[in-house]
Amino acid sequence: MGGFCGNKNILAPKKCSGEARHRGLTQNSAPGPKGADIKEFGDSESGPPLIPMIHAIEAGNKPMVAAIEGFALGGGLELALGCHYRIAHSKARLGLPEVTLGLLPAAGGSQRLPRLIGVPAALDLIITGRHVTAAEALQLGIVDQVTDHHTVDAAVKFALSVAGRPLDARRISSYSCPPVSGDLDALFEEVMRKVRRGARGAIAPVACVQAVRAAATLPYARGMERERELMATLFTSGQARALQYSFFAQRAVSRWSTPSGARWDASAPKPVRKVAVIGLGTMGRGIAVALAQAGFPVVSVETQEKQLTEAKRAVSQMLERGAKRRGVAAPLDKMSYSSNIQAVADVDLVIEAVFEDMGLKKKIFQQLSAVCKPDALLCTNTSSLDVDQLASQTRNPELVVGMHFFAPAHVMKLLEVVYGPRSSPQALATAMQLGKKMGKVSVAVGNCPGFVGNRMLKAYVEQAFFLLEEGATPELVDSALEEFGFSMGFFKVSDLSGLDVGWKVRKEDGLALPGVSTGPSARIRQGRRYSPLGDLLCQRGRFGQKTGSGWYQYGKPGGRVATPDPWLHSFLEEYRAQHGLVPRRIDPQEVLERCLYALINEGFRILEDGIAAGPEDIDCIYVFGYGWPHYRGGPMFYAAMVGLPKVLERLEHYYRAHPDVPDLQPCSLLRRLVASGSPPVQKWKEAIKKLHSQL
Ligand SMILES: CC/C=C\C=C\CC(=O)SCCNC(=O)CCNC(=O)[C@H](O)C(C)(C)COP(=O)(O)OP(=O)(O)OC[C@H]1O[C@@H](n2cnc3c(N)ncnc32)[C@H](O)[C@@H]1OP(=O)(O)O
Repeated sequence: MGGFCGNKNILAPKKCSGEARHRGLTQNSAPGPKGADIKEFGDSESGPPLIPMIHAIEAGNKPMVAAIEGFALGGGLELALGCHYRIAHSKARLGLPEVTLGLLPAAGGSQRLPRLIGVPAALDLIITGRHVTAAEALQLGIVDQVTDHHTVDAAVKFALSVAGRPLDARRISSYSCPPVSGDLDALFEEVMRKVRRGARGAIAPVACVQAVRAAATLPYARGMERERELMATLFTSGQARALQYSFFAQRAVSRWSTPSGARWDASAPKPVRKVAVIGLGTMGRGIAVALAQAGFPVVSVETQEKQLTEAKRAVSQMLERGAKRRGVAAPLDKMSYSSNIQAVADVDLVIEAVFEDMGLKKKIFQQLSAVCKPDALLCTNTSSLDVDQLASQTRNPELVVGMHFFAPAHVMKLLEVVYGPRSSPQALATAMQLGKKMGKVSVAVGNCPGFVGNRMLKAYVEQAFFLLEEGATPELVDSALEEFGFSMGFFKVSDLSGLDVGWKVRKEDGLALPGVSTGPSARIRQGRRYSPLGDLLCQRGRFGQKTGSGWYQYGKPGGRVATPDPWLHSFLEEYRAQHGLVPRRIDPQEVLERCLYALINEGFRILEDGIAAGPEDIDCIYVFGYGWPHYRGGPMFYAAMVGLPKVLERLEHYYRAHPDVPDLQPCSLLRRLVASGSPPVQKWKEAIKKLHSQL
């Protein structure tokens, strides 16, 4: 963004520099077009004061015209709002995304935008942080003109044309907010209720509403004071640090590397023009929709005619709904269907999404290897099965990778791209790029049971079961996790996805055994403590919401409202008595520490094994795939915030109390990081490399 005044003096766009800490609100550096340099938010160095500069621009006697090209985000837009006029190129994007970084627009943005475009529209932009196109900005009244030509030339021309006109009516800080239809207090109460519900503990959206309320109810100068006070609380909270870490973590994971030395910048992806999806169950449908929405022609293969007919209808509906939401045409023409696997002969990449059955998947990979072009990439959407075994069924195992989508696949942002020892760097690069084009946060992970996300989850789930055995209820465990920021606790999620899913896996793994026995060995499987509670519920037909009961009761099959179940409480009491378990009072802190530290400990093992390249990879997986609260950065960031010595100490404590639970035994990488002075999370990758080289 550049600014021009009527006498052609240029207000040069400044390179981002300087501090953006709270006290920097009156001492901020000038932001670049993408807003403030997020990396500098923690620095102590100070730069040119932004707020006084914006005030000086606005108070000036010469018309100041902002020429907006590319992005005008955050401080960039706030600067433009200080100008008397704004002209945007038609391809420009504008927004106040501070909330996504745990902040609010604190260089007057929360005070000027509502005065300019009205409270409801400003609330929408400030609370969501969404970017708008130049056309929408014009419609909202944020910009005065949109041009398809050279924006700077247009701004100069415009400035000359308005030179000499009075500017009082162009100074936004002197405006009152346009009146709202209806009661202002009622509007803010309603918005605040919605925001608190959706924010689930995030403080920035709430502060954004409070700041806009100040704009609507206070004179400008007092509104600015309120903006500054609110920003001070945000800046000193850990949430802003977590969200800013997450911003860079998302970008870091796209620069993938593998232990064998393959790297993103040395591996060119293959062109992908057409894709096939095999299997049109829930996952296959979502994947096909996400591909078509990303503009890829997709051939979907489903051998069961009835399923195929149903899937065609469902996929079309999903595409139409999505298109309506986004205001675009439904990409129905991208989809074709077949019941014959021969239909994939001309595609560049296949995503197999049939049932989690190794025998079936192996057969399909043999068929694909025979039918597809020799250089076609063959991907499996398995969530747990061994990608190498599938690769070994094909002519070109180097062209096989896992693409683990999360349900619903057209909605969830996460994609784990699983490489095996034989996957070529090019295959990995191609799947990573495809994921990016589908709008996913794609994370490259090594092949091991459960990959990264589900491998860590196992340790967390196990603790949740053990806590029930020791005296907790599903309600106690869930409320501790929900209080932490998860949208649903483990037991509610389990009821939603179906208890039978995990039961099937445990049966295949030889863990869930028929019949119940008592005595000390009843709860030991494969040499370690095991809780059969989930299996016992399944044996009674309690699969969760779909059967009307699971860890909670739902009134009827398909019911959605979880209520505590007295039957379950008596069942737990009987179970404990049968197994000689004396229930004790468990507090929410223990629930969090046991569930989360066990999961984090497994995260350290994953880093130690080189299955994930760095803590950022694990954190993105948990934030974008497993509902970890975004404002807590992810499990590894959280561990660093809690302090590695404390995590280690608590794990040691719980392992002493439960020596039959290996997941609670602190991992050697955690010990070594603590011994090396607990470096900040951004330095772990380096530290791990160094520790590995010392072995
Ligand atoms: C001095 C304080 C005064 C006022 C305070 C104002 C508050 C703010 O301004 S807060 C910042 C508001 N701005 C943003 O939130 C924008 C963040 N950036 C983005 O959303 C995107 O980068 C994008 C602008 C939409 C462009 O997206 P894309 O084209 O996909 O590029 P990226 O890969 O995201 O980015 C390229 C490269 O730039 C780095 N980067 C982008 N924005 C910033 C930023 N604001 N600060 C620091 N670095 C930024 C990004 O990390 C990438 O770098 P890599 O090294 O390649 O990772």
